[in-house]
Amino acid sequence: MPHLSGAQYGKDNIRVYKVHRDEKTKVHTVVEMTVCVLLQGDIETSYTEADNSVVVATDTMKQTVYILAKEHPVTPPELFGATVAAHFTDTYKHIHSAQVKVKVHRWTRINIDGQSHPHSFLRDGSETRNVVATSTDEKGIEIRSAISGLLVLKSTGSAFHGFVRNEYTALPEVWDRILSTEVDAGWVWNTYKSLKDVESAVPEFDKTWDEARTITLTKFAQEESPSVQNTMYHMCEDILAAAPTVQSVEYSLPNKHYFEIDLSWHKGLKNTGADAEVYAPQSDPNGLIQCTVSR
Ligand SMILES: O=c1[nH]c(=O)c2[nH]c(=O)[nH]c2[nH]1
Repeated sequence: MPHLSGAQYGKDNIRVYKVHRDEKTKVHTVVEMTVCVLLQGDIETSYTEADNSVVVATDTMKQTVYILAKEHPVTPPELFGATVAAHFTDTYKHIHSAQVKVKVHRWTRINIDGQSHPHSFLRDGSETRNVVATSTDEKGIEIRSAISGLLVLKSTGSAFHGFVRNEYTALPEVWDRILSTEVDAGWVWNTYKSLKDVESAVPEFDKTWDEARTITLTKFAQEESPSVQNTMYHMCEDILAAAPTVQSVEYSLPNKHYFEIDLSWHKGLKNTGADAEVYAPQSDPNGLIQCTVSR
């Protein structure tokens, strides 16, 4: 007998922009985010018997996100995600789990002649700050925060040698290479019992995001990296040390390769090893190195 062994539904790609206008200073602060809401619960009959009486329309989810954005703070995203998730499990008895993903896009204040402009912003990169808040009847509110799409490169200070060598190995060992990656770093907070607990933790969210970003950039830039694996492990250790209420840290780092180009066929041009200056950036395939470090 076929049976429904899993079901969730919701609204994805809800785009929201909110402005705060300071009446006194005339300074505007803006937030732009993309939200996804996914619900689970006693919704089987909507699939199996066309029973729409259990369906909270996905359009209602979108309207709810707009209304909650109007009535509540949208920053930090951990608080807004938890507010939306708790709304769905609290409001609808038959909804037992609500997962809310919030992706915050960068709008950085424009500087004109050394002065922060009061109402003009620029998109300085495709990096986003991401949060997944999940409210469940039994567990409370689980939150994962993340940095995503932070593209970095170092032109030296990275090596890779001592790896397995056999008849399948073509890669030469290197003591000096280019290292580039697009950082995806996530950290999972100890579970909160209620929205009140999330509200009490609010000061930690921006602070930890800031620290995680600084740790990532500092370790990346300053460490003599023996491998992506070892460098990302050190980043995880530092974030766990900086944020006592974080239970685990995860990194997912693509290794964006830059290949040397042998140009010796052209008039004996030297462009390899210590003479390498012109490289060919590779779009694919790429290494993909991941880890989770728990307390
Ligand atoms: O830091 C690295 N880790 C690897 O596992 C690996 N594999 C590879 O081909 N290059 C690299 N670099």
